[in-house]
Amino acid sequence: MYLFVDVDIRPQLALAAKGSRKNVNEKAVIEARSLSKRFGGLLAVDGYSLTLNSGDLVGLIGPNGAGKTTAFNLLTGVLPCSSGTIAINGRDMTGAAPHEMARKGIARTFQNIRLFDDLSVLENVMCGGHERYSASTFSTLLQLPSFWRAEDQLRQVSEDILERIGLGKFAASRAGDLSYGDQRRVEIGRALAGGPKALLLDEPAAGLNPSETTELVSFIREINKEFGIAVLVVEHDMHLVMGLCERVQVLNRGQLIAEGTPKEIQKNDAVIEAYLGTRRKGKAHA
Ligand SMILES: Nc1ncnc2c1ncn2[C@@H]1O[C@H](COP(=O)(O)OP(=O)(O)OP(=O)(O)O)[C@@H](O)[C@H]1O
Repeated sequence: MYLFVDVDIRPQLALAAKGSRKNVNEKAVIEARSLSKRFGGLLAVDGYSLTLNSGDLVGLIGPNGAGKTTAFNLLTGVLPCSSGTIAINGRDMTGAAPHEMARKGIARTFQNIRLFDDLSVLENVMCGGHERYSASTFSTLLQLPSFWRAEDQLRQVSEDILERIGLGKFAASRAGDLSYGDQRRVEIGRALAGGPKALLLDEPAAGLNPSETTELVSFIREINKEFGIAVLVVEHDMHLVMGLCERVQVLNRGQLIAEGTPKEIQKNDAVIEAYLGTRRKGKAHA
């Protein structure tokens, strides 16, 4: 009988126990254990685990098709896992939807920048904080004082974020008029407005030129240190990850083949083999 149960509904069943603190690491912002994802006959992610503590700066790399995006989507609730568990701050969130993960403090950015081009930079950042600074539906509909108080608070927080990320001068500018690099910062600023505990960045350097990429590296490092937010970066650009992250995970064919400091990863045989095939000469690159 059990054999006929679709593998993807088990996390939904596990939701019944959502909120339970049994057997979970309460220190970790994200504690993912043995996550797997099956697409038909393909095991795209096979037993992936991650412990992301407050203040961590972790990179997830791997060759094409290794399962990075799938793992990222499992962590953010975009895809349900076929097996495994995910806890956020000690609470079991296995099977939770993206908005529930966001409510628990998991913010993400997308490979393709998704800003509202015709809104101002400030309005875009404010969009990220509406869940956090919102009045009741009743107050909002009637535009009661509590609605305006929440709106003012959100505006102040968003202005403060823009100052702290060096974009204060663009607050009133149309978002679509900014350079690609600055738009990427606005996107991260918008994620910060939700007051996240962890920020998951999906290929943040995609589409950036080398100087924008260099600036982005310093920017992510500042966000991590200044806001004390745990950061996970999924990235094709291995040089970016090696220069930015304190800890690096490497996926290959869905499996975690290595985890360690950039130095350890660079000389790891399994990693070199995964990137270069059987040849072990030269430098690994994404
Ligand atoms: N929705 C899907 N349905 C079927 N197969 C999928 C689906 N999404 C991903 N895959 C497959 O799962 C495997 C892992 O894909 P994934 O996109 O996670 O890898 P990746 O490491 O992010 O790759 P890349 O670096 O090329 O973006 C690939 O073989 C891919 O074809």
